[in-house]
Amino acid sequence: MTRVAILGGTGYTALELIRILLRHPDVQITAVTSRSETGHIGVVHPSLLGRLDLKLENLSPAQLRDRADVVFGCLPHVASMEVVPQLLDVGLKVIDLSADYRLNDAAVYEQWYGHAHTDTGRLQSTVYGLPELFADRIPGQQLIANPGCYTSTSILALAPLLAGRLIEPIGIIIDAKSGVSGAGRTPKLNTLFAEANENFTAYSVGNHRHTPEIEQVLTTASGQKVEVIFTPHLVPMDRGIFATIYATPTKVVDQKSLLEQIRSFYAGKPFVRVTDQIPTTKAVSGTNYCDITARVVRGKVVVMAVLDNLIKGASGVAVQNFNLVCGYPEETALIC
Ligand SMILES: NC(=O)C1=CN([C@@H]2O[C@H](COP(=O)(O)OP(=O)(O)OC[C@H]3O[C@@H](n4cnc5c(N)ncnc54)[C@H](OP(=O)(O)O)[C@@H]3O)[C@@H](O)[C@H]2O)C=CC1
Ligand SMILES: CC(=O)N[C@@H](CCC(=O)OP(=O)(O)O)C(=O)O
Repeated sequence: MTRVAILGGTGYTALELIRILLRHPDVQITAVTSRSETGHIGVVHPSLLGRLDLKLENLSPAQLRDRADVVFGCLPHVASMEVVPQLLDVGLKVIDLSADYRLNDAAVYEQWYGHAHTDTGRLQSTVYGLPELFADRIPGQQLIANPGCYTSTSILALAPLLAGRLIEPIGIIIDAKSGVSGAGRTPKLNTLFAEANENFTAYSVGNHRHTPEIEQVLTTASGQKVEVIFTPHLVPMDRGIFATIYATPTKVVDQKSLLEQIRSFYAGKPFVRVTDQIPTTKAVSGTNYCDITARVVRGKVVVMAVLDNLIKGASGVAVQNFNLVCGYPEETALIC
């Protein structure tokens, strides 16, 4: 049995993690932290009533070490890198859901996040936790950088075609849309009901912080410099991401050869489904699946991918990483 603590327990990703981990036969959730709440977890998250008998607590790294073996960090970026080094120093394993350890260059982090990184020594060595690409590097790691939600959608869609040299690595256009839970539970102006409901808009055009993350991982995975234009949109749905991606083929391709390449790339990977039909966010809602398809339109390649931002885009892949780190079967607790 592995004892697990969750930081940022009042948030959305923490709630989804708890739901998944309650199904895990080898996990005991021993602590859930919060700075703002001290009540029973079932008061903050009523869906957990009768399912987890814990109070939210504000615990120090030493207290967490006494209670847990592995910590899931569900904190915002910047806040995360303030606590992760202390957790590692006391010997805990950490799956960090924030963006703080995903980029391997401190200058790039500062440029896109507007904040100097305070734990630069770990950036080069931390493994990026996208198991479909890096499963062999994850087992036994002490710290895993869990990927972003738009990034997983985009990377999973593009990696097979770049690996097969079927598309040009420069000038890829990623048009992505996210449900509102992607912005977290912490209140913000653009996620108020009257702002988000019946509304649809792009944001962070040309400067969204997932741009360097997508480029870094695809460049590493494909061995060629990748450049993307990434434009996110907020859609009035609770959850789900749909990415429509446009790329220039390197040679004449058809739909059949694109789908064959994506299918063979993900052979044996349990959480990527390559579909003939156009994917939908509803088909993956509440699941750890990423569904992908591709088309050729007027000589361009169009790839479409969907996932649930809170599951495959955050807490589901975090449990996939946890399973690999701890030596449990990768799918444990994730098929439902
Ligand atoms: N939502 C999503 O779809 C995805 C989120 N992520 C990432 O996962 C992490 C958690 O996201 P999510 O659960 O959505 O966020 P939420 O806003 O829902 O929850 C974050 C929690 O962190 C705590 N917190 C907030 N600020 C601080 C701070 N300065 N110091 C310490 N604790 C703080 C809060 O709890 P309290 O006030 O009780 O302490 C809050 O409930 C973020 O880094 C996010 O970017 C990654 C992929 C997808
Ligand atoms: C809809 C929405 O606001 N989405 C978030 C991305 C969520 C995510 O993956 O954030 P991290 O990279 O911090 O983990 C955003 O655009 O900032």
